Amino acid sequence: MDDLVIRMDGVSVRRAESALVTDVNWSVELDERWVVLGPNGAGKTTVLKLAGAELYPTTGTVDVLGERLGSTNVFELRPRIGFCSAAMAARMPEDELVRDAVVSAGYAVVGRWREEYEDMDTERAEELLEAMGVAELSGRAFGTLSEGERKRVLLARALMTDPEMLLLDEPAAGLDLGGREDLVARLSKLALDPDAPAMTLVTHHVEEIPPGFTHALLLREGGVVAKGLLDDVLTEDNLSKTFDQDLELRRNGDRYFAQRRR
Ligand SMILES: Nc1ncnc2c1ncn2[C@@H]1O[C@H](COP(=O)(O)OP(=O)(O)OP(=O)(O)O)[C@@H](O)[C@H]1O
Repeated sequence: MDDLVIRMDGVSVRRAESALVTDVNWSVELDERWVVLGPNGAGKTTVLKLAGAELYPTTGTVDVLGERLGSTNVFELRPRIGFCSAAMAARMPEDELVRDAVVSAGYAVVGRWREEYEDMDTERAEELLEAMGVAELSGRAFGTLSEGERKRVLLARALMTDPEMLLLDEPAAGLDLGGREDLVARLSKLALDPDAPAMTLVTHHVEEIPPGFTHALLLREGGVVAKGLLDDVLTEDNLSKTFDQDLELRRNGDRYFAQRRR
């Protein structure tokens, strides 16, 4: 139980007449790296928002980092979670300097940083930008960055607080082939680092699963199709059910590729 970073029991989320997710049972341990896979509208973002304490379940229980949603202060919980999404990118002011976009994540955590910590903080932000291969963008305005550059800066921001859990919503969406491959490699390095936080990555594409990811949750129409170890779960049968297509799945080393069977 101690090592559980996410635990969902019988979770449903409803809005008016529609069910966003229904009866989701899912748990994530500290050393696991999960990919949440499914078609548009399957409920992936809803599940990620629950895990990020950004949304409450209508029924069922959600425990995040040992805290039960509904009976904990989410404003204390959220800083322990690194969240990376297109919605977060959209909230970033266009004229925010890249280094400030990263550092500000740390300020939100502590609230009142003393002056002498400022240099240390900026140093950490610069180090994270360096690790993401975008150190030279530090003084640029966020609004001037390309999609791929934004994704890498947001990843650095998500890591700034040294979170206990990292949640990534379609981090490779909108990237060109080179950008996707670069990001997959960086995420793979992170996934293989035993000191990295627990990670959950939402995607539509098996090609975007970074080597080092260990588990998969397959969603369709708000329900769980399959979950468990990546090797057990990522089968042609499960993938075809998830995407409602007759799919052929290939594996090349530690990467996956899928296409419709002719
Ligand atoms: N506030 C809301 N009211 C009604 N329906 C909603 C609401 N928010 C989401 N939905 C619906 O719930 C379903 C699941 O949405 P969600 O964003 O979790 O899916 P997703 O798998 O992340 O999709 P995508 O891959 O397209 O981003 C969708 O059909 C969506 O239209």
